[in-house]
Amino acid sequence: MAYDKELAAAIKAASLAARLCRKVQKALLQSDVRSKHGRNKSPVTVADYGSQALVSFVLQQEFPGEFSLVAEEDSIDLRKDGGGEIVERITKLVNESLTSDGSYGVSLSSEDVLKAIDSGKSEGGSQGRHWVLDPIDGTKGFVRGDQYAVALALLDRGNVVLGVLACPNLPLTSISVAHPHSPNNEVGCLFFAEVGRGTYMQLLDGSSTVKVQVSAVENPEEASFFESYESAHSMHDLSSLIAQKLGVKAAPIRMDSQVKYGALSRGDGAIYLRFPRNGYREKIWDHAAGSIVVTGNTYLS
Ligand SMILES: Nc1ncnc2c1ncn2[C@@H]1O[C@H](COP(=O)(O)O)[C@@H](OP(=O)(O)O)[C@H]1O
Ligand SMILES: [Mg+2]
Ligand SMILES: [Mg+2]
Ligand SMILES: [Mg+2]
Repeated sequence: MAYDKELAAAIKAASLAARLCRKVQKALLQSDVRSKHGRNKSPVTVADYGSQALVSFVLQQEFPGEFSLVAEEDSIDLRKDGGGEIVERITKLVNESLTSDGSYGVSLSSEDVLKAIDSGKSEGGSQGRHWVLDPIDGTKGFVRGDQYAVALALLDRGNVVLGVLACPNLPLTSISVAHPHSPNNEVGCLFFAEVGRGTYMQLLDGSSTVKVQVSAVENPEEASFFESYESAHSMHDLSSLIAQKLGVKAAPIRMDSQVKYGALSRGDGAIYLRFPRNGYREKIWDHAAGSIVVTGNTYLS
């Protein structure tokens, strides 16, 4: 189909990035967490930067010459005084990931890594093709040791045509309301969807691919719903009011990041409610990959 090469590259890039994130989350040090510049400070870690550098590098290797990437992070804070040590840590992480993969046979300098991060500055738009990346969606969840996703999508003439969601902490089997983090459940899933081809889930190592389906539940009384873990991102009181009016009986399942879209795509729940607070403007990287993962089966014959 039309985007096979792009899909394969996106899965490769997101899987590599997810491995880097896993490693960092395991060894998370408080000093790896920085506050972003600007008024609305949000956390950012070496893994957000490392993931963005890796995905950007892999995509540029696979598609030299025709590259546009709209991504969340930039190198402004890293280039400030005192950023050198953290850049070195990111560079080391990126090179370790590239070495473990073995495909490219290169070692990046710190400047290469900063440039790779900054190649995500495209404005996107409704013409041509643009990659859309959230290198770690749910950084607050990542720092807490909870859910997060590497979210990568491709826009073609303004439409999302493929999406990959790597979810390193999502259990392979359904998250139920009663056991959202069942300790015996193996974790680490990757969802992918290509327009016209449906949505699939596999393990992070690329094995055990299965087609997934959204929930068939139509009666709100039998439905459960997802919302942000963070009440600053979505008004919990409003969603519970709406859920109540819809007749939903189940308690909300609160999870960080686009992992919610992955869980929805395989029918773990039936509804996702999100009510950002006044004045917040949603970013395309927070929804592009997740949206096609959920709707991937919609137009199949
Ligand atoms: N005030 C706010 N309202 C809504 N979303 C917000 C927000 N502040 C941050 N976010 C976004 O919410 C994303 C996480 O989604 P969720 O709420 O589903 O866990 C964050 O992605 P990052 O973690 O990539 O920055 C961030 O972009
Ligand atoms: Mg962020
Ligand atoms: Mg995000
Ligand atoms: Mg992010």
